[in-house]
Amino acid sequence: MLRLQGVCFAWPGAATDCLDIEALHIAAGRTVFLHGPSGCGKSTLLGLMAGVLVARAGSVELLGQDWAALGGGRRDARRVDHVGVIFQQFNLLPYLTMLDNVLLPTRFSKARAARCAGGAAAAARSLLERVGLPAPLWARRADALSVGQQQRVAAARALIGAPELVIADEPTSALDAARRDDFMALLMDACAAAGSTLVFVSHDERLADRFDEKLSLPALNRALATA
Ligand SMILES: Nc1ncnc2c1ncn2[C@@H]1O[C@H](COP(=O)(O)OP(=O)(O)OP(=O)(O)O)[C@@H](O)[C@H]1O
Repeated sequence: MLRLQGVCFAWPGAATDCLDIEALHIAAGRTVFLHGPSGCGKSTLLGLMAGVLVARAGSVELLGQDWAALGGGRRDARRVDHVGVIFQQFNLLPYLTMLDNVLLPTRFSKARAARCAGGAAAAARSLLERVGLPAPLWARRADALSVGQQQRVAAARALIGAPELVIADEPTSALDAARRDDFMALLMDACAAAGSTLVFVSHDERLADRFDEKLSLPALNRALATA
C-alpha cells in the first residue's frame, strides 16, 4: 500500500533535512499509530504519504505509484481518488455547509462517488449521523462550527467513498472523552469495513492499543540523530 525507500525531505530554506527514513512499508488494511515528540516530523511524514509534499530524494509510493513522478495536478487528482486526510487544522471550506464539505471528495473524484452505496448524499448524511452531527446542523456553514464539530466533519469528509488510505493528524485533540471514544470506534469501524489502511498521529498514548502497529518516528527518522 505504502512504500517509502531512502526518503529525505528538507523544508524550503532549511539547511538540513527534517526527515531521513531508510525504509518504511505499510501493508494494505493495517492500522498504524504514529507517535513521537512535537517537532519530530510526524505531520511532514503524513504530508509525504499523501503526496502533499514531495521528497527531495528517495521514493514514496502509494499503490505502486511514486508521488514524485507526477506533476501537481495529477498528484491532487490521485490524492482525492485514493486518500482521505484529516488535517491538524481540518482545512474545511468555510463558506460551504457541513454537508457540502463532506461531499467534496465525491465531487472531485468519480471513484470516490462510485464507492458510495446508495449515492453520495446518502453516504454523507449517514457519516454525519455516525460522527454525532444531527440533521439540523447539516446546512450550517463550516465557519459557524465549533472546533470539535469541525473535527468530526473533517473525519466524515476523509471517510466518504472509502479511500484506500486514511491519514489522520491528531484528529481527537478537540474532543472530550466520550466523543473521542465514539470517534475512534467510527474511524476504526469505517476503515475496517472499507479495508482502508489507517495512519494515525496522536500524542494520546491511551489510543495506541487499538492499532495493529505502533511506529515511533524518532526511531525511524535518521535526521533527528544528526540534528
Ligand atoms: N511549513 C513549514 N515550513 C518550514 N518548516 C516547517 C514547516 N512545517 C514544519 N516545519 C518544521 O519541520 C519540523 C517537523 O515539523 P512537523 O510539523 O512535521 O512535526 P510534528 O512531529 O508533526 O510536530 P507536532 O507534534 O508539534 O505537530 C519542525 O522542525 C518544524 O519546525
